[in-house]
Amino acid sequence: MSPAAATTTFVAISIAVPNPTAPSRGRVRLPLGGVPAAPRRAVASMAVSAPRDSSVPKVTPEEAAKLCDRNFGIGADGVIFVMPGVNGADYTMRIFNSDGSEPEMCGNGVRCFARFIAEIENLQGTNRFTIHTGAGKIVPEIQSDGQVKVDMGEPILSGLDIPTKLLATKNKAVVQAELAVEGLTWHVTCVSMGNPHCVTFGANELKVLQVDDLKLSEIGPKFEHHEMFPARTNTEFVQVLSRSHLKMRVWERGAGLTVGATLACGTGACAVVVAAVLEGRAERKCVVDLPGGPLEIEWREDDNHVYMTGPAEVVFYGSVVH
Ligand SMILES: N[C@H](CCC[C@H](N)C(=O)O)C(=O)O
Repeated sequence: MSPAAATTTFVAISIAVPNPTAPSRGRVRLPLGGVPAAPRRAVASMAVSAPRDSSVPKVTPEEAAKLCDRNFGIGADGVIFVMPGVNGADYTMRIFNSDGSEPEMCGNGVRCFARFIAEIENLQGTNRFTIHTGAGKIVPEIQSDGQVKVDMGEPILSGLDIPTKLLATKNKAVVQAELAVEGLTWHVTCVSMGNPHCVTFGANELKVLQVDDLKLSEIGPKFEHHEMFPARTNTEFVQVLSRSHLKMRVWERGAGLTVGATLACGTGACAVVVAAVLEGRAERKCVVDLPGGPLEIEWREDDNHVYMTGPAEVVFYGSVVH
């Protein structure tokens, strides 16, 4: 390692992983040059970087993409940066997707962020943090049972702010609009949780989705890069199991082409419940099943905020030479 090389400590934290194994303790050193990766246990994971004194990310988007590589890196859906707070917040969060793009927000990631702060920073007793993000102030709180509950703020429904070029269909929102993809006319409801989401429960020619039958790697990119989404989009495909139980799969913006379909998407699960309520398919409080595990989502009527509750487990500690 050249004397000028820097070392950044990373912690891989996994989300929505049932029965996580005990974290690998000890330090793993991964030159970014692409050597066989360290043993990984995370299934759907976010690497979280330190130290917290830097007001800019510690690695470039290109280096973050290498870190996300499941063969020659740590293996993650994204890299999250813990930085000093601004605008009165305790901390600032930034994230790079596995393709190096920078989204406004990450729901699963903010649970990992809270776990990182609570455990690595050893903040005894502090379990609620205000975090400045591209989606505004987000507030995670670690519950007594270890689950992380996050106030994800208000959903954004105006097409211009999502953004989408699809026209409003219901009270200035884009609800069950028609979108032609791969020869089918899909019905889509668009929601932003700071980042754009296109939620569909089916198409004219596919009234009830069986989400496990979908070939996401084929259809996902067609939605992600559709001309109706100038900033691309995350896309959620949803099955209604009951009025309080939904099942979804997601093709994530900025992740699909590098890691394939991710196993969980926190902002996506929030967008799904908002869309289901707008379409009259579900109550405001639902369990959302994702391949990586369930999340509890509530879109509260009194403050119009969406609340997400789910797990976040530390799976290993490491440092990266770059
Ligand atoms: N791919 C997303 C960012 C990560 C969101 C997802 N991992 C979550 O848990 O919310 C985007 O580009 O908007």
